[in-house]
Amino acid sequence: MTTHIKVPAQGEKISMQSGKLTVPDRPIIPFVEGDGTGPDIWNASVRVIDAAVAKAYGGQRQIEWLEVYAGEKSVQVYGEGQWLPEETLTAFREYLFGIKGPLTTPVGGGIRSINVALRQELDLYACVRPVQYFQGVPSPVKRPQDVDMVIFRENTEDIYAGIEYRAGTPEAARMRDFLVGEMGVTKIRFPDSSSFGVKPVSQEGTERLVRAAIQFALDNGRKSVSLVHKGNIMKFTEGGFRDWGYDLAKREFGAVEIDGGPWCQLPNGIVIKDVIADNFLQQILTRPTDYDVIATLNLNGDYVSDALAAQVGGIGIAPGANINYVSGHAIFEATHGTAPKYAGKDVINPSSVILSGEMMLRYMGWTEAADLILKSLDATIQQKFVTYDFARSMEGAHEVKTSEFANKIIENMG
Ligand SMILES: NC(=O)C1=CN([C@@H]2O[C@H](COP(=O)(O)OP(=O)(O)OC[C@H]3O[C@@H](n4cnc5c(N)ncnc54)[C@H](OP(=O)(O)O)[C@@H]3O)[C@@H](O)[C@H]2O)C=CC1
Ligand SMILES: O=C(O)CCC(=O)C(=O)O
Ligand SMILES: [Mg+2]
Repeated sequence: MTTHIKVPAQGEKISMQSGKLTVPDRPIIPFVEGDGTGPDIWNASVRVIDAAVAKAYGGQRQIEWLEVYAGEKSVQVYGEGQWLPEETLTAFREYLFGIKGPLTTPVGGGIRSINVALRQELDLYACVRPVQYFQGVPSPVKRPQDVDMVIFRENTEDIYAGIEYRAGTPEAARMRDFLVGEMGVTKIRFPDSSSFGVKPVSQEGTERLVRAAIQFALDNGRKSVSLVHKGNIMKFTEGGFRDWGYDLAKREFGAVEIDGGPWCQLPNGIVIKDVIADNFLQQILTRPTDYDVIATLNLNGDYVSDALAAQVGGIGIAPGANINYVSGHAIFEATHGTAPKYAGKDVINPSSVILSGEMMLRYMGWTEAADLILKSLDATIQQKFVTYDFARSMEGAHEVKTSEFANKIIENMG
């Protein structure tokens, strides 16, 4: 395959040895611009990230960006059918870190999600999505400041494995025959016109995700870890997630049961508890202070991410990271999608990717630059310079374009 990637002349790779990251002063970091509003957002975000690094380290540190391709731009560059070229995967593998804009996934037919494929190919098993409130952001709830949670969403299993058979195909007929004929299943209501999906959830997959969530809670002085599941209905998949999660907390972290179980507590007081997903979705509205670190399965995590983001102002300000804590691989990306109706209009809110960059800098240990982003984003919102999404429900807002919002954040770095 032709090489379309132009590696910067300067810069070095980030690496990980014995669980410890080594970050050079000029790390090469691959990025994917993204589809739809991706270019608007990326062009604003990269300026903010670079400005924060320049300001914090006075030229001693600098990111060397390496453009890699996925999605629609990849098809333009590499040709038909090349949605996720091998050299993009190779770059993410080699350079350890990456950051990306959103990529389009068609509904029903067409290609399967490139976003999900990247997570699976690189085994980025934890999707980490912090949800915090920035003072002044308009919110649909009365006390958005009560929401301070970090979602750990399992990122490689569940129905996102993409094991599905479309109704009317020979594969669906074989699945039906296997289930009805060999497994004795009698509860498929309309067997001949059903599509089938398979939901793999494993002990290993659950344990590595819950381990990451508990470790995060320990490292960051959090109060509790809640296992969110629908184990009353899906007993062995979602129920398995809950049981394996509790077992791991006891076995590896010394948790002991409280009040007769199954809730338990770590020696330092962190509570490990569980909640059924539908109840959780109402309780995050009625009593958000009961929740802190959340560990959940892939689909629940997807729903919960957008729901919680809405409580603190919307998915325009919802960052995230896909991480493998063992290999060190990480791809940072917003929670939201391509928002195609705003593509090329320079109006969309870039905060989610800016804050994903902030997460990346913090993970690299470049905390001064990360802090600068948080401080100046906060100041910009308090000055009421905001994009359309916040402006539409903020009194006295100065509505600015995506690029102008980035300029204001950079100005506020001083
Ligand atoms: N990781 C990824 O790359 C993801 C990709 N996708 C893909 O994106 C495509 C579109 O998905 P869709 O379901 O429409 O969801 P989107 O998240 O793209 O957009 C839904 C709505 O959310 C609001 N929104 C999204 N991003 C922003 C932002 N940066 N600033 C302000 N508001 C924002 C807009 O609301 P309003 O209309 O009120 O202004 C928008 O219409 C699909 O192909 C989907 O598969 C989806 C999620 C994640
Ligand atoms: O891959 C997609 O298109 C959607 C993914 C998604 O919604 C998410 O990861 O939150
Ligand atoms: Mg989603």
